[in-house]
Amino acid sequence: MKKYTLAVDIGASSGRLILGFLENNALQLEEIHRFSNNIVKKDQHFCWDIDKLFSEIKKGIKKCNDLGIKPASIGIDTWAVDFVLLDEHGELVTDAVAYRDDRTNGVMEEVFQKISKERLYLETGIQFQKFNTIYQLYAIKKNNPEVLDKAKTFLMIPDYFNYLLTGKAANEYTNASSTQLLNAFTKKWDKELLETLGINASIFQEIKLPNTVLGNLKEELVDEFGFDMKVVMPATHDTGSAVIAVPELNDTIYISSGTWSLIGVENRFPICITKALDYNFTNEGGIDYRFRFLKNIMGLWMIQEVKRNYDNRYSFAEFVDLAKEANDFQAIVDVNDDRFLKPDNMIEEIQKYCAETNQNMPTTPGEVAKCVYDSLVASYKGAIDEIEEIFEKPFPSINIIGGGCQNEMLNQLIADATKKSVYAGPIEATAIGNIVSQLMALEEVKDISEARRIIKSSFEVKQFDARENEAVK
Ligand SMILES: Nc1ncnc2c1ncn2[C@@H]1O[C@H](COP(=O)(O)OP(=O)(O)OP(=O)(O)O)[C@@H](O)[C@H]1O
Ligand SMILES: C[C@H](O)[C@H](O)[C@@H](O)C(=O)CO
Ligand SMILES: [Mg+2]
Repeated sequence: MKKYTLAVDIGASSGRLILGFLENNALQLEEIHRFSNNIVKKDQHFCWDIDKLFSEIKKGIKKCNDLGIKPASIGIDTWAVDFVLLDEHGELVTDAVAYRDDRTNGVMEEVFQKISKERLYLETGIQFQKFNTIYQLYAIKKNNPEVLDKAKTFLMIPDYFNYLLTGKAANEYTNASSTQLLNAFTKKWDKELLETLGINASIFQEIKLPNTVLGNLKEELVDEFGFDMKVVMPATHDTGSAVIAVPELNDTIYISSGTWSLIGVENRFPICITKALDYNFTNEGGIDYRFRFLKNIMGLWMIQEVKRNYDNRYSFAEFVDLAKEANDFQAIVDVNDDRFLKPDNMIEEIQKYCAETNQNMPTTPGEVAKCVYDSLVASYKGAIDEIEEIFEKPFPSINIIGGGCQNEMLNQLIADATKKSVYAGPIEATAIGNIVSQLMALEEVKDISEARRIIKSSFEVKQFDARENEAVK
């Protein structure tokens, strides 16, 4: 009898519900539901449409029942750092404000007046992104203290969906680590840090490890769906689940390629040394208390915005073809410049940057796309050089996972620039990591080693090697 698990993977640009089951010791996937996700303006802030997202989750669950499939479990993962606050009645006291909102502008620097950047990194090991949860909460404390006064429960986005499904409030470890409020060594909420910031530690919930069964569905949802299932907490930070699904991790660098490009390695301990701080690497929590030593690179968000600026006239695949036709165009932007985090018009922002740096101006869709891809490659190469400097050794290969691994031009450019073997796949790595976490929680798969063996034998990986005489950027 097939035991189905249902992964809900919601990224910053799209969400999907994917059934996973073992058959002949291979992992099979069946996509049940896919939907778009995007930021909406609400009360002068950029927010996620959290009600729409939960309705899409319910729609996908009902599709399973329509197919005669009753999954044994469900697991939800999403992007990091963002959260909601609930009052004493379990009602929302905040919108799900998005990390790209400008409410945290300048807040990181204010926090450094309370605790030094060095001390904060030594304790948490988390990269300095101005939108980290710590700065979002500090902004609320500063601008809307009454909201924090009413708050009784802090839930990150996947935690909130789990609460809606089960009525249980808990914070999952991998996503909690992205807040920059979790101590990298105790793996607990850093109460001393919270006290320093004047944030009430009691709103934070018990930290649950990934592969934990949180509970079953609330009765009214069993009636609504027509069946019950266990609600498992996988690595609820999407990149935490994605890294579980990297087919080969020995001496390989991964790039989780989607809205963001998360480039890094899996490590057994946090690296909080000055060089890691200076290069702004992070030590996000992983499965089995491993660490995701990585850094955020602006990612394919840039081409998503370019696509939107062209009124979605071109598909992602067409942008790749157009970029190939613009092969002679050369201009590089610093993709990690804050100006690209949420510009009004990405194309114009790229053009302004090129003008300011006396470079060729991209004017056609192909030239803009080529500039984005070349600029991402340059940033990847820089990050890889930094990783090899910190680890004092070369990494011979790169494994690209996520939707971006379908961009074969980008894969080839990365191989050319780094002179390393590039392995592309699996595309739905996040959902796969989510599924194997559920299978481990259900004791269908013994441990992460067995999970990775199954993943490696179940999914195709394409190899790209450097072409001779290609310029190393
Ligand atoms: N056929 C394709 N050819 C080239 N690139 C593609 C193709 N399909 C998707 N992509 C790239 O994959 C990206 C989306 O990746 P993915 O679906 O992993 O992101 P996500 O899960 O929605 O977001 P997040 O990174 O927040 O998880 C798109 O922005 C696009 O650039
Ligand atoms: C906002 C975060 O940096 C982002 O979610 C990143 O952690 C990620 O995982 C993107 O999928
Ligand atoms: Mg994703």
